[in-house]
Amino acid sequence: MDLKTPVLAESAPIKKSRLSSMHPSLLPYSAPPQRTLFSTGMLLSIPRKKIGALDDVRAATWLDAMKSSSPPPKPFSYDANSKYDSSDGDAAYRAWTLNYPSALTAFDQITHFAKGKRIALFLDYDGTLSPIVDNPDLAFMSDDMRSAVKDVAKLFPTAIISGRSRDKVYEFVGLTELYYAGSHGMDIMSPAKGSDGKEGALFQPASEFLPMIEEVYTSLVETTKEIEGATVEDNKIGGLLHVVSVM
Ligand SMILES: O=P(O)(O)OC[C@H]1O[C@H](O[C@H]2O[C@H](CO)[C@@H](O)[C@H](O)[C@H]2O)[C@H](O)[C@@H](O)[C@@H]1O
Repeated sequence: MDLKTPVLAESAPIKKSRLSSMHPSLLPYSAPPQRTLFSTGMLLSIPRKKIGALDDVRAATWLDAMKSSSPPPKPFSYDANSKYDSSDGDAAYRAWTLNYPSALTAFDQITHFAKGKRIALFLDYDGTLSPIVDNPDLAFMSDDMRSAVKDVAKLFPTAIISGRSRDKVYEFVGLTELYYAGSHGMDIMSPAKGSDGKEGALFQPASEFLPMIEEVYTSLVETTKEIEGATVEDNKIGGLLHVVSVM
């Protein structure tokens, strides 16, 4: 695959009832029995080096940092008669918001902390810049929102981070002056340089895994064809991560 080709995302829905019969290589990660991340057979063996790379990620406090800066899962009860008590989740969420207040309720506090600091703005796309809609292909942002993002990007470096493919987010937003991080940060592009709109610099930390991803993806497409109602869009890294995490 050409590294200039965007690394693509989107999830492929898979019926849970079908999961038990899926190839082990497509099931959620668990400690590898031997020296492989995925089991042998249909797909491929991953040498110890790759497992080491994942261990490095865990050991390097990235995951802890990401977890601590993300809101705690908030339990929801959909059943009015349920005995489930969500107060623990509410308390955890309230405690978390003390460290990570909403800009809407703590604007003065945030401007105070921001004094003398360089500021960058990181935005989500779905549900933040666009409304949540049933069809992900129709999650358009409004012209007003586009104009607001354009204005703020004149003041601060501004990035959009998404689980979607970088291409898809760019297609929706269309502003060349932003950073775009698609596929959960695996495919990052800096703002286009110059007035010709030439593509900005790319940072694709997973590029060394592309041959392996390509191979797994091909198998994924084949497997998904057998699953009722499932579709695989033109995606690679994000699609793979989504399917693994959905299961
Ligand atoms: O990483 P994010 O930018 O937060 O992306 C999360 C997912 O966003 C999209 O799905 C969500 O928005 C859709 C359109 O409104 C909605 O139909 C879906 O229910 C939401 O989950 C996108 O389609 C996913 O690939 C992203 O993972």
